[in-house]
Amino acid sequence: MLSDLLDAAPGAGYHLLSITASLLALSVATVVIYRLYFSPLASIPGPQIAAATSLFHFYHDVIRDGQYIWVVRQMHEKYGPVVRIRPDAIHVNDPQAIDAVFGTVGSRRNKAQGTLNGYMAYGSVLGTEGHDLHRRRRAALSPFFSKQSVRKLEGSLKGIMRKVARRLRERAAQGGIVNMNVLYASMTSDIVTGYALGESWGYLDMPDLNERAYRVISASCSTFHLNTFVPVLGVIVRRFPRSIIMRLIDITFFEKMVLNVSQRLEIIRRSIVEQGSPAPGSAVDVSDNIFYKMITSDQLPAAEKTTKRLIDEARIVIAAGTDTTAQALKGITYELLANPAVLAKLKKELEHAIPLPHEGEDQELPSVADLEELPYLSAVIEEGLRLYAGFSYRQERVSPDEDTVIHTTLDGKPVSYIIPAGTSVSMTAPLLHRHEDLYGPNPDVFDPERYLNNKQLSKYLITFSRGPRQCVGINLAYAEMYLALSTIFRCFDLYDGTGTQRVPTMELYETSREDVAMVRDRVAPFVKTGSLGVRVKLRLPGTNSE
Ligand code: HEM
Repeated sequence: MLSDLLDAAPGAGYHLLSITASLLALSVATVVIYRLYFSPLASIPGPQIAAATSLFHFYHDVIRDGQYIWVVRQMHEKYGPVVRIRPDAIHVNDPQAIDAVFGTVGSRRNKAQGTLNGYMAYGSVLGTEGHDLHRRRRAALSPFFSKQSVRKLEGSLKGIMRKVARRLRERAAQGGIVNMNVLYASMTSDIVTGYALGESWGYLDMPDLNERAYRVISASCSTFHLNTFVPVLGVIVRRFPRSIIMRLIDITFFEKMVLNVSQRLEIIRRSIVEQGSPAPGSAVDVSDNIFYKMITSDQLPAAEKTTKRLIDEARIVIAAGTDTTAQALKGITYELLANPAVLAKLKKELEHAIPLPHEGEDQELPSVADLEELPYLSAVIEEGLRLYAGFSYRQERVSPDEDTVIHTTLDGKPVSYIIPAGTSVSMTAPLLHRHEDLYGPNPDVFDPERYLNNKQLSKYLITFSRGPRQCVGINLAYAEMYLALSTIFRCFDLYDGTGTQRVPTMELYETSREDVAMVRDRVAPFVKTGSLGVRVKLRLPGTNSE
């Protein structure tokens, strides 16, 4: 039909094309005009390009690889604490607005679809869009991470800490170098896999601490932004035959992760059917882990216990519980070794609180509750969580029923913004945590005294987010940090260059601030390309030679 028409009227093809192009241009212009002048968000300040099209965000996060965070920072400098960063999204950078954005007890908060596409784990509590389903899923998961549950884990956490100390001493005996990024990721991975699946992946036992897994996890973050815009790509890749995927990328780690998770879930299920008898292949008590308890829990309906959903849940618990805590620990380790006065003060406190082990004995750590009473260690951890928040992407929340009202100040005058229900409103930890109202003119300086001098400061941290979608693993993360830092820094002194110290020592090895300073956001903060991580050189007394 169309070809008949085109044959009958020479030049009609050109006309048709130009009509189509004009219609397209008209509809784009209509959408842009609506967004700029008639949208309910039209009165929120911000650059017109960001209000007109999401391509602006796409360009800075996908093409320029995780740079939108810095563009958003510039928008705040120019337009104030509340800015429109996309046609459909608002960003807030005012510590006084934390509760308004994230909600408090009883508030309802959904998540924005784009972010969920980035996670690619719609069955997990982290990847759940709607408030009500999220509440149900979270209610089944959160008891395992309560303070009480984490306290019960302390025995096995301390066991892992002893292993960390042993690994460091072994390397020290060889005058060796340790990549602390890798060490901490192995530690957190062993903890979370052991707890979630009843069988630790045992990275700390591997000679190289499974450094490759760490590199693959980091590399996997690079698809986050593209997924938020084009989720279908991730879905297609997931459906490729395994043989093709294996040829395309180094997927071994994820293979292992998903396979291991699904095999463990199968073992757990089988043991439940066999009413508690140990399933073949399970070396440990299969009932002593989160997923056994979730499958047998009456909190969740059968539809929520399918292997597919539980794989998503396990994948997120493991991923969220690994790199995040490791990021904070490696940042703190760098700062302590780069700031001898801070380390000296911390060591003084630790030496007072923790007796030295006798020759050949492992160090006996106090309980986490006792460590939490140490003011300087606590301040070091808070300051580390401020500067090295492991989740660097915007924390987007959507209030489904009520408008979000932000009371703030602009050019010294009070001003309020009413953001309609259903809009994505977000805050970003690396930006909020450097707000000069709270942290003064030098917010990048690591200074634990901030928290000693101002006890209120902790309430402005959003490292673990806030409100109903706050991190479920916060108590575990704190316990890991208290135990790891006291294990390592009670034992090791800063190397003073004399070769005469009578205790094990560590010093930064070919590591500078560039190895911890965030330059891009890929949902986790990334440092300059080519960085080899925070590396330390370890020595034992008597082996202090170069
Ligand atoms: C320093 C360490 C950690 C940091 C900085 C951190 C940060 C966060 C943040 C910011 C969120 C909200 C993400 C969003 O807005 O979409 C979150 C959620 C979550 N985190 Fe963590 N996390 C840490 C440790 C852990 C640990 C140890 C676990 C578990 C073993 C964990 C499990 C989760 C889960 C399951 C969620 C989803 C909660 C929900 O949606 O209800 N995290 N975390």
